Amino acid sequence: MEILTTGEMEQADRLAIAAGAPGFALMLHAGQAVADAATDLAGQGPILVAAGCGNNGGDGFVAATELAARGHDVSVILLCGRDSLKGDAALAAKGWKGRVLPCDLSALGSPALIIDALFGAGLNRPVTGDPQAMIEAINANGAPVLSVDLPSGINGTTGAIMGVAVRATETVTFFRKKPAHLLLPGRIHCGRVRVADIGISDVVLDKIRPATFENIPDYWQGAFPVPRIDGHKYARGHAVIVSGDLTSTGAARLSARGALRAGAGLVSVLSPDDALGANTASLTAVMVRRMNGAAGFAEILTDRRLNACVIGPGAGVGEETRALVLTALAAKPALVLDADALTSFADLPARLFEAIKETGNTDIILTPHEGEFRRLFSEMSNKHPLRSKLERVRAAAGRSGAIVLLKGPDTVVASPDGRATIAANAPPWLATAGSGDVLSGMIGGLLAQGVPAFDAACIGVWMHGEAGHEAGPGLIAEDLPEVLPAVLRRLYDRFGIDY
Ligand SMILES: NC(=O)C1=CN([C@@H]2O[C@H](COP(=O)(O)OP(=O)(O)OC[C@H]3O[C@@H](n4cnc5c(N)ncnc54)[C@H](OP(=O)(O)O)[C@@H]3O)[C@@H](O)[C@H]2O)[C@@H](O)CC1
Ligand SMILES: [K+]
Repeated sequence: MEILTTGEMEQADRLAIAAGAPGFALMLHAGQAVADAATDLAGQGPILVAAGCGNNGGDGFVAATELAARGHDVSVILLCGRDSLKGDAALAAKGWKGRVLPCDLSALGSPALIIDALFGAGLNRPVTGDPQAMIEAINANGAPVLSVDLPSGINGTTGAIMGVAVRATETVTFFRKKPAHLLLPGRIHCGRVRVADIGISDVVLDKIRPATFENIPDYWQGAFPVPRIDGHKYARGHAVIVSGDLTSTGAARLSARGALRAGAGLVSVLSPDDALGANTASLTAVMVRRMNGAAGFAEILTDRRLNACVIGPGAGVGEETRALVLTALAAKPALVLDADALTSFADLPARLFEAIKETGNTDIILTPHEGEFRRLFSEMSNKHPLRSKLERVRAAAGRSGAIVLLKGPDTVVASPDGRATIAANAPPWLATAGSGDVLSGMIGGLLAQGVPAFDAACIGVWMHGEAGHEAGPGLIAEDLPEVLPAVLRRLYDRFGIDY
């Protein structure tokens, strides 16, 4: 599903109006959708609408009018004088025949539901003064809150809190989600998110050409790899995972198991001499192969059947790992660079990015967490602290020439071609030692099966989040590969694939 910035949403609005849908009709639909959600939340209790001075407030007036017509006890507080309302908002306020209470905090009372219609897409500066006091009072009131379009105080495009923001129980937005419904902290303030149809045709998307999508199976169904009945394990690729030395071999093994469970036909751990014993003693279906430094690695990679490679988990930071990365880049298998492979270039990012661009290989994925991202892309994180995660990751993909996957509760995957996805399905207990190692392996396993890098990254992130739910609280990284069959079975069912 497409995600629209507030600017793109305005464009959708203009295109719909140009195609014959009156602007006020859109507002009427929006207000009705809010009224429907409010009825579900408030039961028969009294409802308070806190309205702002723009069209978000206009939606609030339409909802108030509709709810009163349905027999609810409704009151409205308005941030400004009724006379100062303009356009559709003024029209919507005319339809409201009840009293409008002044912006007085004591007027909030003890309603069964507060409808937050203070600010939506038009929020353009930090919230201070009376609106700030109103938002704080709404949050302190204790009643459930239904936000119209966005929780007031949240920037729709970045998800940032502009000083202070409503904490909603539910948010009703229109036509498509905005980045703030998925990116933190916005998502936390939204509560449940409902997307309402307000009469804008999907045809407008042909003109807007959005490049951001929610990371859900519908988005990548076409790229999802399904083993063929007439296939064999060699047709499903051979992923290789580079192991660290004797002191750190577990990360590569976690990664390897993730690759195997994600469907790679064969998986090998490439092990330095000193770690051969540890690796062979604890692996069965995953093969182990001796690898002596970058020269040995280069020789192994001359076998083109080894078509996907993961470097980073437990690899160690320094010149040796840099050499392994540059060797893999030169050999051009599909490549995941994670953890220490990224940190090894923290002081020399340009060297990594140039090497990536020189290969012409488009199947390269960098999978940093926030700390690794900051080290590798210091110019993107530190000079623009107010840039959204989405914008930062897009800029990083453009700068590096690789797919960049920035992990977190709102993992963003971006491609140098501008496409990006945001995932919202990761449970908090997924943030645990070794979890990222399994993710890099799962993506390596998908790459081995020939899935294009951007899709492999998106599928890996989504399945990793689902595996987190499947394993549940108390999860440790070892659980993740073991619950992948259940996740895959549900996906097969969802896609209607026979098994
Ligand atoms: N697009 C669509 O398809 C549809 C859009 N719809 C609805 O319209 C909403 C967007 O409406 P909008 O553009 O009028 O902006 P909105 O959020 O009401 O805020 C603007 C007002 O807030 C003020 N203001 C801003 N920041 C402030 C601050 N920090 N502190 C104080 N004041 C501040 C600003 O004041 P000004 O900058 O003029 O001083 C202005 O008065 C959208 O979210 C959706 O609900 C639907 O009806 C259906 C179709
Ligand atoms: K709002």
